[in-house]
Amino acid sequence: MAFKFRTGRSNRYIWSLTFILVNYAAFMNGDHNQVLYYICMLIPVFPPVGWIMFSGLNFLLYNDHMIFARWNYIYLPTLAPYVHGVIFAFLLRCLEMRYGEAVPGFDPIFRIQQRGRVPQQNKELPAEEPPEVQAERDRVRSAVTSLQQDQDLVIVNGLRKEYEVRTATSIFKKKKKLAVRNLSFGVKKGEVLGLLGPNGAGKSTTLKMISGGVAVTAGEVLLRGGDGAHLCPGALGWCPQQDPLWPHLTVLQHLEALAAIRGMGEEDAAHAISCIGRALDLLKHFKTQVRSLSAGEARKLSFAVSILGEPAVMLWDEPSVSVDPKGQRCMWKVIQASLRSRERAAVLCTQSLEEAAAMCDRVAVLVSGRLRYIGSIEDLKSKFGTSYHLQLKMAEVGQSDSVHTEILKLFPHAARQERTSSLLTYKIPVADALPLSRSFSKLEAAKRNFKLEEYSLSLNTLHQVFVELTRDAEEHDLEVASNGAVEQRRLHP
Ligand SMILES: Nc1ncnc2c1ncn2[C@@H]1O[C@H](COP(=O)(O)OP(=O)(O)OP(=O)(O)O)[C@@H](O)[C@H]1O
Repeated sequence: MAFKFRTGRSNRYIWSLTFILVNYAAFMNGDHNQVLYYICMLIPVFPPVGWIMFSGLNFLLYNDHMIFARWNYIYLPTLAPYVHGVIFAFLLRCLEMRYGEAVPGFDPIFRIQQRGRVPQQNKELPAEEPPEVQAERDRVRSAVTSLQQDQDLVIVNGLRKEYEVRTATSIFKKKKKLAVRNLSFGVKKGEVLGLLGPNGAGKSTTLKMISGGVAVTAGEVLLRGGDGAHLCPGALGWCPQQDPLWPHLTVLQHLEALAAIRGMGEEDAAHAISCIGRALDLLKHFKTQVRSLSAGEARKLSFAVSILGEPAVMLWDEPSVSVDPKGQRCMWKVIQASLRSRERAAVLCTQSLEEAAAMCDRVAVLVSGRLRYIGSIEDLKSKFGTSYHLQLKMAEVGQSDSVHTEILKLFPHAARQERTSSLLTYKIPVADALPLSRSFSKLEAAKRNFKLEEYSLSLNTLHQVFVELTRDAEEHDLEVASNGAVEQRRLHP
């Protein structure tokens, strides 16, 4: 029931009540209808209810011989729950695998723990990497081997994560899914490292492995406090993608509980809670239960919980999603304030380039589980943003081939990036586009000759740089479609 009616909670109770009433009715009629009686034996509640009713009402009426003659009323209901136990444990496991919910390995009742695996060294040889990614890998390797990690509070060395996923055809067949390949980076003291990348790039998986929530397949994560001591994952400030909140506790109860867990004194906790509440505009919600908060308010609370008690390392997985622009600015101020002490470090996973540009000292761009860039935003722009972006909107459908030939005549090194029936997009190297006055007069002439609706020529924005950088390897290799709606070509900085 819970699997089918996961959103409407009240439905489950209505269905359960209906289930019990049907059982009761079936039991009352089962005495007269043997087939119905045996079918009802398959229903979990039926045998115990029947047994209780039978024993309560009828035991006194029958002698030993008669009880034995009515064995199906005694022995069958007694044995049935054991058989049900086996059948339904199997069924539950199948459903959990099918719907992706918690399996008994993490079940709070059965407490069957997965066998701990000792993570291995990552044996995969790094693929050809950009120089800055290679330099970071070398820096991390030398920091680990020389045991001089004074600079970095977080060290991720050759991290790899494989998930086992069931195939669609069978719940027993498993295949491996590589979420993170061979990741190496360090987060320095006083630094906010931004983790950027398209959906499914492996950002959350990386943060989960750093936090200890997900076991690593290979590689290692080293964490240190500002004082140089080894840091246990419990001492991290962690704001995961899904709000880790209790629906029936109020905002204040959350903050007080977390302050107590972090071992803060009463006065310190009260002071810190009121400061955070004020900074994130949460004071007015202190008495509100989490289930009554809006998505953005709950997100702010998750973020507040992650910074309470001044943890040395903070991990934030898209903390400002659903938060309004004013709330985002408040969050950014809090991030800046928390990193004022140079003894702390943070990893901020975000989809917002504006947020990354405002908050991060360096950014790491992940694509398909691999690091494609690590460094400052300024370097990223100067490395990949030194070209012009030309967009042409055609008035008539079907003239794209002739316009394309003309553009290649005007800008011989132009690389076509996108083509739809009415839109053409090019990347043009600076050398081809300068002087701009000449480029604009050429484009004006093309506009007249081909009756273009409009065109624009601009420097690559950070957004375009990011789109280009994160274009998947498979996309790069898309064949030039002769009549396809979209066409993309590999571009080089
Ligand atoms: N528990 C899981 N079991 C199987 N595959 C998983 C699991 N969690 C993540 N994945 C897969 O691993 C890959 C990386 O997922 P991850 O959540 O780390 O991506 P992400 O970069 O955080 O994406 P997003 O920006 O959408 O949050 C995805 O292809 C995802 O389908």
